[in-house]
Amino acid sequence: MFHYKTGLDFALEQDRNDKLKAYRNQFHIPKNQDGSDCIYMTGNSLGLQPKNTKAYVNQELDDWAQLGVEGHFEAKNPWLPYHEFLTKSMANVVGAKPIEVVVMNTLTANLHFMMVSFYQPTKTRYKILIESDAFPSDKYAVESQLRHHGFDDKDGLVLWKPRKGEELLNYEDLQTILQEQGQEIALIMIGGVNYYTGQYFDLKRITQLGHEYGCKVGFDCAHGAGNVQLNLHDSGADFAVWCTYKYLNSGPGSLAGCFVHERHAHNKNLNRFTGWWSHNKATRFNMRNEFDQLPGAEGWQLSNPPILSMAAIKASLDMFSEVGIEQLTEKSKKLTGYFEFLLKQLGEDTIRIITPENPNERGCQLSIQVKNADKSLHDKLTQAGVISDWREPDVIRCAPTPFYNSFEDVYRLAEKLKTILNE
Ligand SMILES: Cc1ncc(COP(=O)(O)O)c(C=O)c1O
Ligand SMILES: Nc1ccccc1C(=O)C[C@H](N)C(=O)O
Repeated sequence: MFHYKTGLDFALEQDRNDKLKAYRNQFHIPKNQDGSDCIYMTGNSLGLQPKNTKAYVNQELDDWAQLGVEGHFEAKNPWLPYHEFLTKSMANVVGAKPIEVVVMNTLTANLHFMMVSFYQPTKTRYKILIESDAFPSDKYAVESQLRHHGFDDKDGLVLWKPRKGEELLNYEDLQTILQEQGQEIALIMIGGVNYYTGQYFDLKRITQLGHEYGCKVGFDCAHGAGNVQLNLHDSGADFAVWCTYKYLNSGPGSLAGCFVHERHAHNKNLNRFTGWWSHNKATRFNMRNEFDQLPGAEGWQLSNPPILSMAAIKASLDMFSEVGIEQLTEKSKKLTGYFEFLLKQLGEDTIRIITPENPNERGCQLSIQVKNADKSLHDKLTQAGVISDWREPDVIRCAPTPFYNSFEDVYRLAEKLKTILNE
């Protein structure tokens, strides 16, 4: 447990002692009109740009300008194997083995490709279980998979719901659903960290439960990657997908990550969609071969990837490799705990935090409900230089990220909230 204090001095002292303090200056922080830094609390939506990114992208633009097609082989970072330059550091970020990880496509696309392999319904086992407040894209994706296989999406979708009057999900309720319908559920697909409440699920527990009932288990880790220690390999999950534009700071709409557990690495019987990038690298360019599938997560690639986007991912992952997810989450727990402490000072009747209190059951995001508030509260915060996120009906999400947010940011945010609430 940390001992927090009120007052700006405490925040400034924490910043001075912060081992990661130098990193804030390695990001572009959006500015207010008067030139001061905004209080940026939306790393859970779009992470900030590392100052290095431009040089990484320019390297590829320059090589393309000078080399044309030869850049595939002759560029400083040859384009043909470019995705391989990302694999090890991405695997470290999500706690996986390199053979289990690949960067490809975009998030919802990867979710569909994973379901092509891991959602293999039969007449009797065809349902998909998701959390009731799943991110809409995930819900739409699984509904369309149900329809694609000829099932009714209302009958086929099983929702894990919070209890009446609660927001967070309870594992006993998941167990009850599985006891009742486990034999009918083909796939469990959960957001590893829920986008709305910020609840970080116990991936291993869910996977073990699901596997006990014969279900496949996958996670959307969009809000987990770069935010919490996911330990995907140890979780035993069949697959996971995530994006790189949130906590992985790789730019709007950048390419996504994909994890396939090692035990599936050499399984050539799994149904999948393929393209030339799923084919053996050694003979890919012979062009007329029989299909020879690459082992591991790489074998799920289809196309040659956009190098410019990958360059931005490399810029960011190089920073993650330097710092390590362990140090980041250590600071994160302290920073978010401090934020929680300051919010509680504002009065627990006025402000309710719906995110779990246990630091092991959340990442950096706190989802806050303010009594009788509507969107005007969020608008006032915006006017005061705070970039946060409003989610209907009444939740403000704030994500102080350890790479670039300071204790002072959190202090100033709480002060601004106090001022607005007292108006
Ligand atoms: C949990 C989750 N799933 C899906 C998406 C959408 O992903 P994309 O538009 O990158 O496919 C997001 C964020 O945009 C998300 O947070
Ligand atoms: N990619 C975006 C494009 C436009 C607006 C928002 C997004 C988000 O990523 C939202 C994010 N999934 C969230 O949980 O807030």
